Amino acid sequence: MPELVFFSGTMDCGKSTLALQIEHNRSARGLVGMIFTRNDRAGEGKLSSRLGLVTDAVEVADDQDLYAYLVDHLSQGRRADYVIADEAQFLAPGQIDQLARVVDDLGLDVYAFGITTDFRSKLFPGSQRLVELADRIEVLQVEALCWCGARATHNARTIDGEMVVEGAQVVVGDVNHSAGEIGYEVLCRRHHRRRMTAATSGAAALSPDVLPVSPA
Ligand SMILES: Nc1ncnc2c1ncn2[C@@H]1O[C@H](COP(=O)(O)OP(=O)(O)O)[C@@H](O)[C@H]1O
Ligand SMILES: Cc1cn([C@H]2C[C@H](O)[C@@H](COP(=O)(O)O)O2)c(=O)[nH]c1=O
Repeated sequence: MPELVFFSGTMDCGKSTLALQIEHNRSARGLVGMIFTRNDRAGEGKLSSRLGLVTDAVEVADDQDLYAYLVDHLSQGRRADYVIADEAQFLAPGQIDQLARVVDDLGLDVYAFGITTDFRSKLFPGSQRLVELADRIEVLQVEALCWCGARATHNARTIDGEMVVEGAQVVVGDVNHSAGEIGYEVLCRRHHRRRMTAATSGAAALSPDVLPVSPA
């Protein structure tokens, strides 16, 4: 049975890398993927991983109908055996419904990759719809870590290392960024709630906020 799968996690946990691996393994067996993305850091029409891999992708526009796009593509005699949608948090809820229809009516697997919550720990509308509609939600195995050593579950937006809580929901950026730029840092819930980033905590080894890294 074809599926809509939502691979979710924090920023920097390997979602785009996994998307590229899925694409690589399927293309090695002669399958052809339709790859959608939106607002990738590498630029328009790109799906990129921090490991340095990048591939071309279809840049999704605001009001683009993804189901109609695939029907049109297939009706022209072109192939698509499965679909990858990276940065799926930036898709509109209606576009997630269209991806579900691709699974149900066209019989294609759809693999969507994205962060679930924004810098205020609120669901992105596209991610909310994925949670509502996905056949399966997969949390990535390689966990990103908070500065304290705990599993990172939240995305913080920072300016000069300080966590900010006001601003637009969508601001493209990275965990590696220059001074003065808007950046991001992944944190555990405890430190996201306390607005304690690596910089503001001083990442002090003896701080009571440093958790032991447990093997489990
Ligand atoms: N120099 C490196 N050596 C090994 N692994 C790295 C390196 N740089 C990044 N990574 C891995 O890549 C992951 C980020 O991958 P990426 O696919 O770009 O993440 P996401 O799409 O979830 O933001 C990091 O969590 C880390 O596991
Ligand atoms: C938390 C948060 C993130 N973003 C942006 C920042 C990046 O451009 C992407 C996430 O990309 P990644 O491949 O998962 O690292 O989302 C945003 O616009 N708003 C936010 O609140």
